[in-house]
Amino acid sequence: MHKDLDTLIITPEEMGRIDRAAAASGLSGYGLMERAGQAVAAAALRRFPGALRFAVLCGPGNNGGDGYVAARALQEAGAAVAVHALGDPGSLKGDAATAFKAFDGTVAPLAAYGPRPGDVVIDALFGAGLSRDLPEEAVRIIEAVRDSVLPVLAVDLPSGIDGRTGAVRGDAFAAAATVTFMCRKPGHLLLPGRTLCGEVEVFDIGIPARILAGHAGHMRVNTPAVWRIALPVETGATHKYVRGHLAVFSGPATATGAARLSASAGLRAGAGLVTVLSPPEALAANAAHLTAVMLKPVGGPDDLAVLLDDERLKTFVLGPGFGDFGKARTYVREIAGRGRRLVLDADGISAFRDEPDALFRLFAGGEPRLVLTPHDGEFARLFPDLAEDAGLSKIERAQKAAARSHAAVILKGADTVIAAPDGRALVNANAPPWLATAGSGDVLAGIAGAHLAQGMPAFEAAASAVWRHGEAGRAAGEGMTAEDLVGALRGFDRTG
Ligand SMILES: NC(=O)C1=CN([C@@H]2O[C@H](COP(=O)(O)OP(=O)(O)OC[C@H]3O[C@@H](n4cnc5c(N)ncnc54)[C@H](O)[C@@H]3O)[C@@H](O)[C@H]2O)[C@H](O)CC1
Ligand SMILES: [K+]
Repeated sequence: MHKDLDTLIITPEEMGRIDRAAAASGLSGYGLMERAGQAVAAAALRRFPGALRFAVLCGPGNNGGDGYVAARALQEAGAAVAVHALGDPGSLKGDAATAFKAFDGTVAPLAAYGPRPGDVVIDALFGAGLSRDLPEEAVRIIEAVRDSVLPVLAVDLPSGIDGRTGAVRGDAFAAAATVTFMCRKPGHLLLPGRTLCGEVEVFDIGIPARILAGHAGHMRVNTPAVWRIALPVETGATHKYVRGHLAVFSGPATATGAARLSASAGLRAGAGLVTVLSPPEALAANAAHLTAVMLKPVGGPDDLAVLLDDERLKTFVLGPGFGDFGKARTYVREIAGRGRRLVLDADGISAFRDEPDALFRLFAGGEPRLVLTPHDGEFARLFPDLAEDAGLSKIERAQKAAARSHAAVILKGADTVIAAPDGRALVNANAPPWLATAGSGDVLAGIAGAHLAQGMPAFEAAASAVWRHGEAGRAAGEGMTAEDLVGALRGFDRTG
């Protein structure tokens, strides 16, 4: 697979344009379908050598066409095959009709399929073309297959998954594996689609990279290849101030741990210096637990103003355990007004729930200086209309939010999306489930702060933070705590 295509994510709509462009360039559409179906058959034989029978369920469009090609290839390989069609296969059009005619065997109605032990189901009902909830007939078969616990190999996408959003339309197969073509679609990466796809195989059916790239948007899987070029340069002469000074605001005496987690993550992630800015009454609590991280009292906006006279202090994290919404807004105004960079997390985000536009105005224009790290609940506070719009995918929600706020937005979850104001978006895929633990978000905010402090652009700082956070989670292993996560943070892999 072409290296650049590995990380590209293509929407079904873009894929349609790519198909048309491929046809216009003289590429045979049926040739693509033939290779797609052959790849499915090969995957079926490789993955399920013990199958007694392959039940190939074919839909009314080109996904069904892939199914007929696969059925023919499986039959030619000597496997037992039962083909069932949704609708009248005689009314298939174009390449799918060609594929159906080339299949030399009986085709029974979908409703006549009765799951048998030893069956492997090849789901070629709907793929990228799914445009509404599944018909009742398909839902009944999905239920029957689920009840009989048969393995499913999905063609392109498990039927019922919306390729653009990852949402379930009515019901969906839960596949053991999915064979898709050229590039992953959002539905392979966004929840719940991701978990229903099983293992995803991406097969190159021969659409030239230049056609794909010409019609693709700016969505990718979050990997180092995307942001490696923006990593801070390591030189022998690197000085601690060159590696940046990060300041993290602490909450009150009863809630100081979150800021310390952010601060220690920031130091570990590469900031040259990290200072916790603490309310005076919380100094003792913070001092008792800090060593390499420095500590300074900040009681109010006047203290902060004095601190900001030090030009080297360019980057802040505000939000973890912060508590005081009024003070949060005041500090954010001061930081923005003095041209500094900010990771706004947790309470820092909630502080602007009544006036999100005021926050966006503070950071409008110029090189993005703000990283927002909301989970879904916090996202709804800043972007209530986007959160409510059920028609948007998580990627689209994050893209619109980033454009509106002029911030790099990290929309957290098991399928974290990172978006830039210019439309670039990444879906993260390296986070283990146990990363969702108390304090995990504080650690992420600290890593993002460290990257900003080292001069990385906001989007790349955010994306690489999410990735390193995921890697640390994997290294720390199941049962880890947020402290373990900090300890498991590793340096950047600059190779490859
Ligand atoms: N370049 C590629 O990746 C290639 C992909 N191939 C395969 O083609 C399908 C997409 O085919 P398409 O005909 O566009 O869509 P579907 O087969 O998924 O849908 C068929 C058909 O059904 C109608 N429809 C949509 N939703 C419903 C519904 N809920 N109920 C009833 N009917 C519905 C809709 O109007 C469509 O016309 C892709 O997934 C690949 O598997 C090519 O084979 C090779 C090139
Ligand atoms: K399918």
